[in-house]
Order: sequence, then C-alpha cells, then structure tokens
Amino acid sequence: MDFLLKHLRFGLYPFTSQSPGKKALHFGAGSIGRGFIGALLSSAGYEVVFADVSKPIIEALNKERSYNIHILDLERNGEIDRINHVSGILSTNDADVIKAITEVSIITTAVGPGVLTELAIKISAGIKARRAAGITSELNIIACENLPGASSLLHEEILKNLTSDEDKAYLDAKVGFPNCTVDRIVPPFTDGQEGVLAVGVENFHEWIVEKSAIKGPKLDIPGMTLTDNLTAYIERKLFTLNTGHAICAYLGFLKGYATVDESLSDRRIEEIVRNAMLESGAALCKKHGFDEKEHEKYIDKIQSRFRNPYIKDDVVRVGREPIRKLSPDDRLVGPVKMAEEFGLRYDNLLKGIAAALRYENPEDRQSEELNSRIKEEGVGKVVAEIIGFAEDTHENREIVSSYEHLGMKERL
Ligand SMILES: NC(=O)C1=CN([C@@H]2O[C@H](COP(=O)(O)OP(=O)(O)OC[C@H]3O[C@@H](n4cnc5c(N)ncnc54)[C@H](O)[C@@H]3O)[C@@H](O)[C@H]2O)C=CC1
Ligand SMILES: O=P(O)(O)OC[C@H]1O[C@](O)(CO)[C@@H](O)[C@@H]1O
Repeated sequence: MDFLLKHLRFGLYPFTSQSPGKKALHFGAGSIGRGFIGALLSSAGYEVVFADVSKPIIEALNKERSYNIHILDLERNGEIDRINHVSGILSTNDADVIKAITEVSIITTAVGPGVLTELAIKISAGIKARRAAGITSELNIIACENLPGASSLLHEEILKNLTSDEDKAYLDAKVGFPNCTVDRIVPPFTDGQEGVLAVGVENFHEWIVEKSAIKGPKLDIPGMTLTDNLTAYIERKLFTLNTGHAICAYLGFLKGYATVDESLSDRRIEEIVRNAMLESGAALCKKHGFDEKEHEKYIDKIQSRFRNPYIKDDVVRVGREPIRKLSPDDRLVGPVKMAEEFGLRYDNLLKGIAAALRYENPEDRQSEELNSRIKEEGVGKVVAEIIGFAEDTHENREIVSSYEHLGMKERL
C-alpha cells in the first residue's frame, strides 16, 4: 500500500515560482485556480496564463504579474507563498484564448463542473488552430473539478465540436485528457489590504492525476502525484472529505451555524459527521483494500482540517448546489450505495442526505428548486427522482423518516 504511505505525508512544502521555460493555460482564476493549480504550475517552472470571465481579476493579473497565497493553518500559519510569472486573458476573447491554446503544453480548469460544456467550444477552436498551424507537440488537458471523470467529460464535449475527421484524428493522437482528484480547502478570502488576487489556503494539498492518460513525455510537476489507480483516490477523497464536509455544512445550516468549524464544535454534529465518514470508510476499505487503521488516520486528519481555526469556511459554500450533491454518484448517495453493496451500515450517511433535503437557502438556485419540488411533489417522490431510491424501497423510507425527524424542534 505504498500509495497510502505517500498520502500520509500530506505534501507539505512552500510554493515558489521558478523561472518559466514552458507555458500553461488555466481556465478559472478563482480559489482553486490561484490558490492551488496555477500556483503549483508556476512553481514547476510554467509561465501561467489564467483565462477568466472576471475583468477585475484579469486586469489585476496583468498589472501585478504576481500574487500572494496566505497560508491559514496551524502548520505554517501566516506564511506567504509568492506566485510569479502569471498573466491573464478574458475567456470571452476568443482570439486570445485560441492564441494561448496554440502556445501551451498543458491546459487545466477549475471553473465548476457546469462550465465545462461552454469551455469545450473554446478549447475545440484552439485544437483546430493547433492542427492548422502544424503543431506536433502533445497537449494535456486536465479538468480539476469536484466531479469524477471531469477531463473525460470535457473530452467528449470537445469531440462534439470537431466535425472534420482530420481534427478528430489530431485530437486522438496529440491531446491527452487525464482525469484527476484535487484536494485543498480554499474558501473565498480577503485580508482587507491586498487586492482581488490574494488567496487564503490551508497548508494541505493533493493533486492526483491519471498517469496512463497523459500524452507525450511524463509530466514532471512537483506536487502532482501520478497514479494508475485513480478511482481509488477519487472515491477516497470524494466519499470522505466531501461527504463529511457536506454533512457538516447541511446539519450546521439547520442548527444556525455559519461556518464549518462552528458546526463541528457542536458535539452532536461532530458525532454524525465522524460516523458518516466511518461508514463510508468501512465500504472504501472493502472496495479498495485500504488498511483500516491507516484509513482512520486519514479521517482524523480530515476532521482536523475541518476544525482549522484559521479558515472560516461558510457552510453555504460547502453546501452549494444541493441537487448536484444529491445526485446518485456524488458524495452523499455514492457512499450509501457502496455500503449497501458490501452489506454495511449507513444510518449516519442517510441523516446527511436528509439534512441536504432540508437545506433552505434562498440565495442558492438549486436549494430553491429542491424546496419547491418537495413542497409540490412530496419528499418521497423527490428522493426517487433526484437520488434514485424508488418510493417503495427501504432507503427511501429511511430518508423520509429522517427528513421528518429533522423538521422537529428537538431534531438533533
Ligand atoms: N475551493 C476549493 O476548496 C476547491 C474547489 N474545487 C473545485 O474547483 C472548481 C472551482 O472551484 P473554486 O475555485 O472554489 O470556485 P471559484 O468560484 O472560486 O472560481 C471559479 C472561477 O471560474 C471563473 N469562471 C466561471 N465561468 C468561467 C468561464 N466560462 N471561463 C473562465 N472562467 C470562468 C469564475 O469567474 C471564477 O474566477 C470547482 O469544480 C470546485 O468543486 C476542488 C477542490 C477544492
Ligand atoms: O466545490 P463543490 O463540489 O461545490 O463542493 C465543495 C467542496 O469542495 C471543496 O471545495 C474541495 O473539495 C471542499 O472544500 C468542499 O467540501
């Protein structure tokens, strides 16, 4: 289990920009873009061009050509990683995007899963331009989103936008779409002094990329781990960190807490969150052969990351878009299905699902939709439609009963 040992080292080192010898294009100069992926590429010696829809961010990148990452953590708290050799283009400027695509050897994204279809149109135009310009070097495109198989999805969408056989053959031969998993908690940040570029992050970071899908020479990016076993890594992160985080956010919201660390200081919530991660963990250990003791340490580390007193992570950020989070293979329902497969318990995971169904945030479009559907159709029907547990099943009945219980005054 050498990959587990590697995990437990938790990749700690400062990011420092190297003089660039190569170029990367990163879509989405937001929290993860600036606070992790762009920074790591810069540290690996890439000149990083960020493409974003936000004019203030692009203008600031072109003016400053650098920015600060503030470490908000018990480890290295207050330290700053200075990221250099960066610039920006507006992703709405097709000519600039196409030009950048012809100049780079790697493209990454951190825009949110819902934006990938739109990006595919732009990237496919750049692929056509690369072929037309006779560029024979390989390009790797890695979608760094909280969505298993995000790069493969982007690949499919790009293919839909290529009509000629020559372009399709070029894509097949020259462009790699490695899937990946990305782990670093980066909430919105401002220190009140620096402008829009400053970003605040936890010290922990992990970027694990599917080795076999890389085209051309092996990517040598310190901080990026290549693996032949990506599914295990994706499920380990999504069904532990994201599962626990989401449940903490939804239960915390119900009890009136604003941030993840506040929610977790509630002993009842902490108990449910931990038990849910243990339930998911038992199934993960069975499925992927993880060592149970090592996996419990992984859960301990995640719990201490949730408790990080230097990071104020809003429950509404972590709980955003509940319909996506309640989909059958995502962080809440995925572990229940896995536990069922192995005949294991999942009571606390079901409580998390019920709490997500109770999430009422008028500023979140999906929460609004979820609530009006529950009002119109009833919770059992919505569970069947969104989650996939039919109304006459045991799981559906358990979720409905937990949902009703959470509506009572003494709910937790
Ligand atoms: N923040 C975090 O802790 C983590 C986030 N992720 C994933 O990273 C992705 C991005 O999340 P965040 O960085 O938190 O979001 P964010 O909202 O901070 O950043 C997203 C950026 O994408 C830009 N954007 C939106 N539409 C665009 C378009 N059409 N073209 C170019 N740029 C566009 C936005 O202007 C924004 O700057 C999500 O899939 C998220 O699940 C993954 C791991 C950790
Ligand atoms: O970005 P999403 O999928 O909405 O989910 C938010 C979650 O993703 C992260 O931002 C990164 O995994 C977590 O901090 C949080 O649990």
